[in-house]
Amino acid sequence: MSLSLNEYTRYGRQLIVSEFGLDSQLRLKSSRVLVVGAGGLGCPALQYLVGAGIGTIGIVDPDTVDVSNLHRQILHSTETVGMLKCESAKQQLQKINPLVEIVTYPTALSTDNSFDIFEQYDLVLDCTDTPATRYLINDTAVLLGLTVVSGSGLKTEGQLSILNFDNVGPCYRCFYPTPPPPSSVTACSDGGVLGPVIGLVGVMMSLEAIKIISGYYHTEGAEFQPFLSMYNGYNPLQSLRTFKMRGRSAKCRVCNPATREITKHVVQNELDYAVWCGKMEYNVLSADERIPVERFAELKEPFVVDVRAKEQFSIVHLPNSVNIPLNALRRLETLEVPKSTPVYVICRFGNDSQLAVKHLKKIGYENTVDVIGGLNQWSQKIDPLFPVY
Ligand SMILES: Nc1ncnc2c1ncn2[C@@H]1O[C@H](COP(=O)(O)OP(=O)(O)OP(=O)(O)O)[C@@H](O)[C@H]1O
Repeated sequence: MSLSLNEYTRYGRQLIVSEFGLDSQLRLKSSRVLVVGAGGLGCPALQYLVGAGIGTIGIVDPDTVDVSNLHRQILHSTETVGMLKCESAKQQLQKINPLVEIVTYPTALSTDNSFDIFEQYDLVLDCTDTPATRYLINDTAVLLGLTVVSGSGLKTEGQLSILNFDNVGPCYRCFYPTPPPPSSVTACSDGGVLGPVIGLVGVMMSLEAIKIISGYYHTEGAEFQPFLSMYNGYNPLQSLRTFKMRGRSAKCRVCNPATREITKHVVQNELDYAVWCGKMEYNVLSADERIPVERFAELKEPFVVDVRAKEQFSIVHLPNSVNIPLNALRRLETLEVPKSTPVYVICRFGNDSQLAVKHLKKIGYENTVDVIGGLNQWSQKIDPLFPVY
């Protein structure tokens, strides 16, 4: 394989970097990289991978662009709101570098398709945001011998690591053999995230991908060591701390052949990752413990407990509502009103409010109901000017 004159010009500034050079560029050109998730991590990672001249890039994402994505998902734009993210990303990426072949998969990665898709690539970037997908990506990649560059971010912090490096490094299950409790997992849509923070992690992921593909970790003095980098952008010193991690777990259920229980057959036929990672216990109330938003709107001065985070409450809330975030509420033995008071619990989508009702009933507030669909329904059916956070 060689480079065309156009490619020499296009990649000239990186070709002359002594640590990189022509050989690395040719390796990028002949490589196939899969990016799962074209969101906050995937967009910046894709932008730099395409700019750098990866031969073929696959993008998996079933989602469409939402206006609330645009502060961080930099390949999408106001004009592409509503479009499939992988198509919106492809459109922008081809403008950056038409020499890269881009293959899109507008579908959720699942146990039905993960092997068929992964088999066509040399390296995977995990740019998704749920534990269930992280385990699926890990298991599929390990069983196919693929390295995974893994990133995550929330609020002002981000993390980066490389999993199953060269099929000998530790995998996600070596570090996290069991998933975290669902109640401890916060999504960007709940906890928020600063665009540049997640963007930085995505950019770092693209650099790691370039280092892996170009063979950097096989050069003398640069032998791969498992690591976890933790970035915190919101402190005076912009800290990036990198910890060396231990190697493969002797008990790993997927990457250690001696203790392997998870095979391709198990992934495809026996595992339900969403169930294993624990769906939240929603839909836990009976019909008489819930109230439709239209009936709630007719009440005169109800006592309303809003269980969203205080940051969300401080942006916008219903008049007369008091804020007790769900985690704080779950520690309470009583409210500052008599136990006979009718209590109406509201949240953003009507999920956390159900868990709050369960707790309030347990501590003696029998007349407690949740507002079905929460503030989202309030905005859709009662007050269209009410923004939902
Ligand atoms: N199983 C999956 N297969 C493919 N893509 C996935 C899968 N799970 C998540 N994703 C994608 O990963 C991306 C993660 O992006 P990001 O964390 O920035 O959040 P988001 O889902 O776009 O937005 P928000 O959390 O604000 O609603 C999303 O585009 C999402 O659709």
